[in-house]
Amino acid sequence: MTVGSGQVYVVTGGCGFLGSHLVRMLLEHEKNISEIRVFDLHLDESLRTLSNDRVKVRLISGDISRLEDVREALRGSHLVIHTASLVDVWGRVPASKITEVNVTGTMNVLQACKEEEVQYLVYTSSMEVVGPNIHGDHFYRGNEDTEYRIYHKEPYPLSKAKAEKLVLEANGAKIKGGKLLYTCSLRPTGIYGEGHELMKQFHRQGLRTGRCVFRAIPPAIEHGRVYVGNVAWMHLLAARQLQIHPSTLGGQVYFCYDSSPYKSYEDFNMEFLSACGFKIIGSRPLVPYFLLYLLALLNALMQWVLHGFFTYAPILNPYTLAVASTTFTVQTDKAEKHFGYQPLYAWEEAKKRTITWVKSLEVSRKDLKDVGEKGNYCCN
Ligand SMILES: NC(=O)C1=CN([C@@H]2O[C@H](COP(=O)(O)OP(=O)(O)OC[C@H]3O[C@@H](n4cnc5c(N)ncnc54)[C@H](O)[C@@H]3O)[C@@H](O)[C@H]2O)C=CC1
Ligand SMILES: CC(C)[C@@H](O)CC[C@@H](C)[C@H]1CC[C@H]2[C@@H]3[C@H](O)CC4=CC(=O)CC[C@]4(C)[C@H]3CC[C@]12C
Repeated sequence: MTVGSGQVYVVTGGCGFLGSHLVRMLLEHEKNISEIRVFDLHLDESLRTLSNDRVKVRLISGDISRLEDVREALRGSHLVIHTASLVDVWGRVPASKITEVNVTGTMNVLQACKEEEVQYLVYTSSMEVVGPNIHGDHFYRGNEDTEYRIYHKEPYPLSKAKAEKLVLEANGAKIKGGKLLYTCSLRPTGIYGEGHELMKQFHRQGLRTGRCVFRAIPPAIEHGRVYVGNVAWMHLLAARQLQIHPSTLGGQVYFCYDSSPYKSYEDFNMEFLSACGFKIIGSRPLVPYFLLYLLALLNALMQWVLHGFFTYAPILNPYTLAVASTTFTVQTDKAEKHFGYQPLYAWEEAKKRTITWVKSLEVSRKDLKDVGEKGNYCCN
């Protein structure tokens, strides 16, 4: 549907880390829209103030796992960018809830597209639909066609893989009014940037250890990372080109990455944390892998014992250790060839923006005094 001179886009999960950057990206760079519907379970009222005289930002509170909520949000819209998801590999929420949101929620979006005559859907998938698997099979500079032993047992990657399959299978389906539905799926690697909750956790944790990060993963293990602004940019381009060349993009998957350096997860985080005086201790892991794995197992046991009394969900568990310990990097030009994707932000700009944000955590932390910070650096 076109409102006035522009189209109506729906961004599910639009108040999230990626979603909020995506809303801002659409406002700044997409001239063909007149309304952005931000559909989310947890609304961020600050997004409402982003409306301008050309584009209205409309916040819609709803649950993706309720078909009626989704149908109402999509009614009269032109295109959906579906980023809403429970992103949990720490056991914070039950597996059933992850499935309900990530799989049933995606089924509802597809159903609503068909019933509300929405022809275009861009799905935010994940590198996790491919790997890394828990067998330690490295995926080194792989692309969308690279053979890989995909093995999912954890709720999150399983749900993303199931959802992506549903999205791709729906491409070309007849929708109400006799039109066809066109879908594509973007697979970001580990997203970083302003507002990344996990980075906030690493920062908080580091303050408690005197700004020291104790190396746990061999530096040679590389993990693909991508700046949130480039993920948003790729979604905008895919949404635009899916409408112009549906037969090219329809039913396709695209890895989403940029020129961020290939590094171990810890070394990559230090690109930002070191700007706040953090130091990584050890040129190689300080403890042998088997001890780390025992600690991860202990965390999993503690989570099981405390289940029902307290949600114990530390960063380190057998799954996150396996993922962090297995190289997963991508190198592909499929998105460039199909829809002209080139990162909007170079690495230096992405780094600068992220450092500025991490530094703001220092200023805004009300409990800085609680951790006895005041210049208490372990490695002076
Ligand atoms: N964070 C990362 O490193 C990566 C994330 N992704 C994908 O990117 C997308 C966005 O992820 P993030 O921004 O990191 O997560 P996020 O948790 O910041 O954002 C997800 C949004 O979905 C909303 N949501 C959750 N349950 C909902 C429900 N039942 N109904 C409506 N809205 C609901 C949340 O309120 C939140 O605003 C997800 O689909 C995720 O799988 C893919 C690759 C990497
Ligand atoms: C404690 C140390 C071993 C530390 O290095 C652990 C890091 C670990 C928490 C992260 C390492 C790799 C991350 C995942 C990866 O970026 C792929 C992802 C894709 C998504 O769609 C969601 C997030 C994640 C699963 C991401 C989660 C955090 C890591 C496991």
